[in-house]
Amino acid sequence: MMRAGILALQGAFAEHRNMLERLGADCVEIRQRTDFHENLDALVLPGGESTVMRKLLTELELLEPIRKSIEAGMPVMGTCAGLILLAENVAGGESCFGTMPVTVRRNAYGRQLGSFQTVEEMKGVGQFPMTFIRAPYIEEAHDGVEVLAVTGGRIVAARYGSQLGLAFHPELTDNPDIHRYFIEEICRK
Ligand SMILES: NC(=O)CC[C@H](N)C(=O)O
Repeated sequence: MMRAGILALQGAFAEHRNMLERLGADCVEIRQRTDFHENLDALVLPGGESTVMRKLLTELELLEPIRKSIEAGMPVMGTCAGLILLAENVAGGESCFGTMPVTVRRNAYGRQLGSFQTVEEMKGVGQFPMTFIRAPYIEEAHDGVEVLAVTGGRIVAARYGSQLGLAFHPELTDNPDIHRYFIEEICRK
């Protein structure tokens, strides 16, 4: 059985847990340094507030061990704030793990469009209901990054090897297709 670690310092981690458990994965919530160990098969970085998560990751001395594991190939899915944590460059902000060669822009849709929903095609997944909440988008995807979904001309899903970054929140829908894609296409390959 797959064992996934879910960063549970803040944000929408419980919803990821529910979704992964529905798909048969075993989940461990990562709240402190000792929760993060090498026998995890995958990692999920939830939505929430990236500046708060970054601060806590640093204080709890989780930042470097997680960065090293991602660099060593541990499959990771980052949603919304989680995508910001993965990005190499954060326009107008600081990077955290910096393992995914993309530039993201935070709170990128302006106040009027702070939150919205749309249905869009995602490569490898199909039509998917995307929920955006004060979301970032990927402004630039560098070499080796595969763009998986675009909405309104903006990149909202991308993959770089075993790293999956999403600007929206698949865990807040009832649709498990992206979590299934992560397990089957990224974790099992
Ligand atoms: N829903 C979210 O995860 C929002 C992300 C948040 N705006 C940030 O910058 O971290």
